[in-house]
Amino acid sequence: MGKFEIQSMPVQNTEKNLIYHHHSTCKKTYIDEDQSVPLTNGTLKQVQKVDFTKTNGSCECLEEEEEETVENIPQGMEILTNQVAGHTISDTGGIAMLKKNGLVYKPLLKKDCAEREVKIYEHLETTVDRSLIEMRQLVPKFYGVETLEIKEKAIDFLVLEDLTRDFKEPCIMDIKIGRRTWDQNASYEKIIAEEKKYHECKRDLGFCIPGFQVYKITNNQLVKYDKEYGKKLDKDGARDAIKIFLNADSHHFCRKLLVQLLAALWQIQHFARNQRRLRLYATSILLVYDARRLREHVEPKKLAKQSSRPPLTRHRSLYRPLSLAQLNHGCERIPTGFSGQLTPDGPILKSPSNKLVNLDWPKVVNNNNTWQKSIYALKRTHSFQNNYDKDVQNKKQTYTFMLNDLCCESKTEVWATAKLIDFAHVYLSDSFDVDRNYLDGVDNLIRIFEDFLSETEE
Ligand SMILES: Nc1ncnc2c1ncn2[C@@H]1O[C@H](COP(=O)(O)OP(=O)(O)OP(=O)(O)O)[C@@H](O)[C@H]1O
Ligand SMILES: O=P(O)(O)O[C@@H]1[C@H](O)[C@H](O)[C@@H](OP(=O)(O)O)[C@H](OP(=O)(O)O)[C@H]1O
Repeated sequence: MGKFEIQSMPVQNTEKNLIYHHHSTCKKTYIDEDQSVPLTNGTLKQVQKVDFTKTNGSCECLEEEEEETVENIPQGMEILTNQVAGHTISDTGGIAMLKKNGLVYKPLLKKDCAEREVKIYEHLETTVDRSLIEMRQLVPKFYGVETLEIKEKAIDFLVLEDLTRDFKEPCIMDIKIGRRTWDQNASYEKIIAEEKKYHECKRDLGFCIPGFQVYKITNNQLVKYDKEYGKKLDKDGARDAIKIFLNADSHHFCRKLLVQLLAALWQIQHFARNQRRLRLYATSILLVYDARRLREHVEPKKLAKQSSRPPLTRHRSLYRPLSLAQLNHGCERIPTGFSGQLTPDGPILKSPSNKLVNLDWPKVVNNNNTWQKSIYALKRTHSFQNNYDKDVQNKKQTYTFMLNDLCCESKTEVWATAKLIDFAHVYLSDSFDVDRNYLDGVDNLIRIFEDFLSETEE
């Protein structure tokens, strides 16, 4: 199913060399840009051309040209081509996730799932429970349910804020949380089916990765990894997949990126440790960041040296229940409140009176010091003499991006975050216990990110 899954994914690719990865063949599927067709009008032209030389001939099941139509997409709407996981058009008989004006539209096709999910979003709006009020900040903004006419049928859609709406090159990873991904009303068949999927990853980490996409900063390629890829991952594989997602397979970890994602994940962890009202089965954390912004922070100069210091070792999460107000406070460029220093006792948060801390690694130049700046520029000119063309090329690219950003309405300072999505199997609980199934997965995910962050320590 994995390889066909790829074939049937909606593809609207404006990038060169879109690549799909799937693990049923354990090979890359390279798709020629010319073969993908714009799909905003609702017509899906399935990708058919595969370069078998690059896949070692392993994609034996890929089909010849085939067309599938997603009919009657309402005026002004587009298929959500950035969907990385979840039900696909082939699962739903042609009804896709859609987007319009910074909003995403998720079709509510299964009655029970739909009722539960809508109920959660509605409940969050009116709740007086402290931890659920906290949860409200951790989910996409909810814009109600809208009925659209698709294939002459009235279909209800959940309308949510598009978490990637401001991103030029959206990198998105769907992480499904929990060892147990079936709810108390699941049939025997459903339990068996769920238990078989993503088995090792769920068993060892308490989460799994049903899909992700990444814009590689090395070559601007969009690479997609589907659920069949995710199903083959064990705990080391999952860690490597996250590295790939962070563009850290080809570059050193970007501290700014990690800090932003961790700031959001720590808030989720705080919520998961405190909430007693919900049983969160099969929900996802959606990690998102803009590769365009990542590029600004991984300049070649800064990649030249890696810390020789061994990473900090520890056995539990570095998170301490510090006040979220503190975590959110501050006037630094990335408003996470993180000071930039990680110690075995936890992340150090800065007090509002502290000076601005540049989270870049290594710290090359103090921007306020003109003299130092000139020295830096001189050194740069000298040391980059042999790389002059590359340097100019990089500068050009930077300026193009800057221009793009200037033309964009608002350049938000936070270009990476994590949010909770997919509440189709969430129930209100009477037991008032911590949801260990959920918290364990969150803790393990955070531990991986904290390990990555400690690798960036000097
Ligand atoms: N608010 C959002 N902003 C941007 N993308 C989103 C948003 N919500 C969902 N998506 C995209 O759609 C995908 C599927 O979403 P979701 O998990 O809610 O669907 P689903 O069909 O219920 O999934 P599943 O089959 O796992 O139950 C996500 O992986 C993500 O790529
Ligand atoms: O990762 P996969 O292989 O896509 O597995 C699917 C995933 O677990 C979905 O969350 C689930 O939808 P629900 O949330 O609706 O249960 C779907 O069940 P389904 O096959 O019953 O639709 C599964 O097939």
